Amino acid sequence: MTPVQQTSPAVPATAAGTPAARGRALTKVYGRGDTRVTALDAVDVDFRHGEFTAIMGPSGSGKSTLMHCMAGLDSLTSGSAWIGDTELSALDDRGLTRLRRDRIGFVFQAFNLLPTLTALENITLPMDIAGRTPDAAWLDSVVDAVGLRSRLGHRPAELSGGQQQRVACARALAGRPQVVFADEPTGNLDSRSGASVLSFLRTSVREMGQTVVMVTHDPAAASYADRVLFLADGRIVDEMAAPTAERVLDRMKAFDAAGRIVEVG
Ligand SMILES: Nc1ncnc2c1ncn2[C@@H]1O[C@H](COP(=O)(O)OP(=O)(O)OP(=O)(O)O)[C@@H](O)[C@H]1O
Repeated sequence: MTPVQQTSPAVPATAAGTPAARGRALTKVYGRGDTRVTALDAVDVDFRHGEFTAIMGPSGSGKSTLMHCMAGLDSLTSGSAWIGDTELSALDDRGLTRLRRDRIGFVFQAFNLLPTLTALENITLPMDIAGRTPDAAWLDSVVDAVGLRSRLGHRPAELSGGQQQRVACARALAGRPQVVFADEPTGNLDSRSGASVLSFLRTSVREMGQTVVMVTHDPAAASYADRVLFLADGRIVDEMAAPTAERVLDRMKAFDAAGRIVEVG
């Protein structure tokens, strides 16, 4: 992967001190009566600028719900979520659409590229829709960091899965969003392609000042992050700084098959 040239970080000067995103008493209840599920149970969370956070936990622990509520893709039952200093519940549908388009980058497990567009056209599509002109120097450093300079004219079908996901990552970063939310970005990739996508996400944080929040089931993927938050039963039950795959795996073993916390040792 080509080293990136130093570019001014994505953190706006006025935002120093304010987390890139934060949630307070985040609560999400699905269904009612017998089918009632508390997917998020009064979660408080901060995502600091220039930090790479992985969210882990057993199936059904609330990882996707947390990400969707923080990214304005799903509404909360109660509590508040902010992107920078914008509270999501204060926005109407149009405001939310604009916030997602202009201030958040998304990377999903299924790469979600448009098949008829080239890699470069896919990368700049959100900005084209928004009528924004890409910052040429920034776009250049994103394309170099993602290692796709020679593939920019190719359509998704002419790219490997790993290359397609790197296009999706470049698309997420091209507009210099305040936060990138990645939901299982390596779920469809072999380990080598996954490693190149994760290296890129880490580079975007370390060298480009981006803020990345990633849901993953994979301890090796989580080890690329600066910290790991562990969810169980809709609550954050633990946090690990400077994770290694081994320590994350050990921590995950402390959840029983039903996803609840068990004593280890
Ligand atoms: N639309 C929905 N309607 C009803 N219940 C839902 C809905 N979405 C999620 N849930 C429930 O909320 C809980 C949390 O789900 P969520 O998808 O956030 O978990 P997760 O940790 O992302 O799981 P996984 O690792 O399996 O993707 C689960 O019990 C799930 O069944």
